[in-house]
Amino acid sequence: MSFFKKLKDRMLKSSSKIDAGLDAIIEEGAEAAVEAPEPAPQVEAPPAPAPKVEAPAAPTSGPAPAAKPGLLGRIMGRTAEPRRALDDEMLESLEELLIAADMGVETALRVTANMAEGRYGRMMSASDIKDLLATEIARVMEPVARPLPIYRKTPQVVLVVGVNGSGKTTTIGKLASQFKAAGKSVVIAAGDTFRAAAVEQLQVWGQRAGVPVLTAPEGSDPAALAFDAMGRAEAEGADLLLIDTAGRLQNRADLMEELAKIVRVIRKKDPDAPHNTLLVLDATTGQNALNQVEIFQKMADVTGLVMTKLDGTAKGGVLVALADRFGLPIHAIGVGEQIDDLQPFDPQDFANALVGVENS
Ligand SMILES: Nc1nc2c(ncn2[C@@H]2O[C@H](COP(=O)(O)OP(=O)(O)OP(=O)(O)O)[C@@H](O)[C@H]2O)c(=O)[nH]1
Repeated sequence: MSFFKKLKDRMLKSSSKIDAGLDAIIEEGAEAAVEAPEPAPQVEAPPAPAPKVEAPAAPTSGPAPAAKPGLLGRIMGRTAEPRRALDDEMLESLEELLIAADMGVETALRVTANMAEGRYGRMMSASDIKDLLATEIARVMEPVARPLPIYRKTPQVVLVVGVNGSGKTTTIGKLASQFKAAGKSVVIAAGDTFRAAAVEQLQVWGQRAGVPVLTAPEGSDPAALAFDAMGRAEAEGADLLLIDTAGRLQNRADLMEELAKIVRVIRKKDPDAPHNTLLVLDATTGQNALNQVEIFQKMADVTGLVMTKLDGTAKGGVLVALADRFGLPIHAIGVGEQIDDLQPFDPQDFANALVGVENS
């Protein structure tokens, strides 16, 4: 199965919400009879004038409802789709739909304003609007779609932060497996020393990937473990050291101190470390993900994001808000619990999956 297909299937809750919402917006406002589409400019201008189609014979059993394309209309494609003008009322409905899809007010306003630019008053079908929305979302996401950079200097230290349950452990496991499969040598440090379950889970991933997982006794100092892990990674000539950390936001001062201490000690071995600080966010938390970015940016020098659990949530729109508000690179997205369910972030695929548009 192609990744787009998988992404689209998995993001069904997000896409069906926006998809159905857009259909409803057009249907509510559509007035024109479908058999005689007006020659208004299209979103994408066709290369040549469309061939003229003979109007079908009028049905004898009364008029068809104006907003529903007839059978022939459906066979003939888009020209028979109901349309409505892109006016203030429609823009307002679009804003509401995007806000409901967790895009946030600011981003929803920006996206709809961009959609209207140069198109205000045009007649739009649901397909036109979906294509346009996907294009505008992809435009917002394009600058942030950047894979985790891999540096020549080794070991490259990647500190992984995020609240408990966001998917840090799983993401580290997936990254380790994928890097190992790509021929890189990897060491993992199980830095959440307070959560035995997290350590065990990392050990399982480590075994699966054939990657050593360094652990420390429960409750011991994560900074000491990180220091040892640095030593081990250097001694083994490892390419990457992935450090898991605790995510207890309940005691923010302690967590901040813990993270700062980890950074201090690994800098004794490499003043440039950590080379990346990945913040792992859970898509199902919706708008709360924005608060988490703010909080973790204060605690650590976040260099990039991984958004997990995009499968099975209707809150995928939050990723657009994140890109718009913070501009932090989105390195990967998680769409399931298996190794290959962590994928590079592709803005157009994501936008299409979010809106419910097929990839062309
Ligand atoms: N559906 C889905 N589940 C995921 C994804 N990523 C992680 N999970 C699940 O989310 C749960 C929490 O993931 P963890 O990796 O344990 O999260 P954590 O941030 O390490 O949390 P702690 O172990 O509590 O510190 C687990 O059941 C994972 O299997 C994803 O992309 N999709």
